[in-house]
Amino acid sequence: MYKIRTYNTISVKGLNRFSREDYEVASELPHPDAFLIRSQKLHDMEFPETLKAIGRAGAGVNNVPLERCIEQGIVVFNAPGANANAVKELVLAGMLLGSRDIYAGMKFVESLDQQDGLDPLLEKEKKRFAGTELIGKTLGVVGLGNIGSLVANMGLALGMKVIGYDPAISVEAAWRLSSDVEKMDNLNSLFGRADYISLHLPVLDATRGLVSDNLLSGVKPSLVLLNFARGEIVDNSAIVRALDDGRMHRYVSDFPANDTLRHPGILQMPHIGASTGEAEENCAIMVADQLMDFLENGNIANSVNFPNIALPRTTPVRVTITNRNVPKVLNQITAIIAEHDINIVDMLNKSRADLAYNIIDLEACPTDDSLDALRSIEEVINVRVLGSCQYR
Ligand SMILES: NC(=O)c1ccc[n+]([C@@H]2O[C@H](COP(=O)([O-])OP(=O)(O)OC[C@H]3O[C@@H](n4cnc5c(N)ncnc54)[C@H](O)[C@@H]3O)[C@@H](O)[C@H]2O)c1
Ligand SMILES: O=C(O)CC[C@@H](O)C(=O)O
Repeated sequence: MYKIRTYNTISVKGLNRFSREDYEVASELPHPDAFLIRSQKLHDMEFPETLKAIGRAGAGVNNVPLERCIEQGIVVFNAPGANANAVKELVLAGMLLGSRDIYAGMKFVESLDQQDGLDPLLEKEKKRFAGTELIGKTLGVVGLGNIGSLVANMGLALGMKVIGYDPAISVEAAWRLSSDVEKMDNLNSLFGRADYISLHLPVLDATRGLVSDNLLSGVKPSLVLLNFARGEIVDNSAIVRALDDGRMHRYVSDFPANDTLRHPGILQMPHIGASTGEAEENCAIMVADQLMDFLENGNIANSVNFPNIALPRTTPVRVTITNRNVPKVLNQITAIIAEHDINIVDMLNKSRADLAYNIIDLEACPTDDSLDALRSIEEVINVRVLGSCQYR
């Protein structure tokens, strides 16, 4: 029986992927094989020794200590693209909220009491809530991955001029992106040209505080900056200074913080970019399927720290081995298996940065001695036996 410990609210459709015969799934569960999480922060948590994988039902993995997971051989999965449409649609709402004074207008209407002269009052006051249109304006998109490419294409569909910046765009994302999106190789020029800027990059050491006084020094006074990526990417004090000095128009953010609350130029939402039934289902289903294929078959898809790898099952007995990616470990592994007279039917080895991962199908169950020998190789981080001999 595999044990999945859940954190946060995970869509039932995803949870139902785990069969009741083979999986125990609950929020309070000792000795879990895997965690299934959303925004739960794991940096300060000590991991149980049984933990083999973490499934993040979403895109951002800044809540997971990736380096520690690499050291401990824990595979971290996410759900690339599964919530991208939900975020794209909220960006559209953010762009409209940033350019028309919809929110203030609605608050004004809500403040009114029943009265005889309602119509003339509305007609008199409505000029306070006038705005501008999106068509013809320039949209800058920073980060052209799953979400950014959808936002950029949406901008074109709205009749906007779209400019984009992504120094590490993937081949798939480049294919998704319309050729009408102008590629910029300089973030300062993008910030100088855009009327709307939407951020869709991960928070990394290199992107923390990226939107700073420096970037905001040359922006248009009409700028609406949208942040549905992460709060840490933006220096809030620089935003407040730019708004207070009239150097930009609005900041629309999915990441409220104490220093942005109640500012008239800041429109904020409680991190609801991915909060649609569809996105929650897509993310939970994708990650549940990935976790099951890993736990049952050792295959890895959409990991952010391990190589992606899949080998069709050729025998009922499969061993997976994670090791540090240095020369000669594979030789030692195959030599030990041969010394114990076990035939290898098929195997696959892949590496990613400092890690290597092996899937080995055997003709017979490995003996305790052979497993001890494999585990004693200095660079081996973990060894799992899958299939009919899960005795260790
Ligand atoms: N508000 C929400 O609820 C919500 C939902 C989903 C994702 N997000 C956030 O949005 C981010 C992007 O999500 P995604 O699904 O598009 O991820 P993604 O991995 O598909 O795309 C991220 C893109 O950013 C690019 N990038 C990396 N560093 C960059 C830099 N310095 N400048 C410009 N581009 C850079 C990458 O090359 C990649 O193409 C996530 O990391 C997450 O933090 C928020
Ligand atoms: O799980 C959520 O609600 C937020 C997810 C979002 O921030 C992400 O990075 O995918």
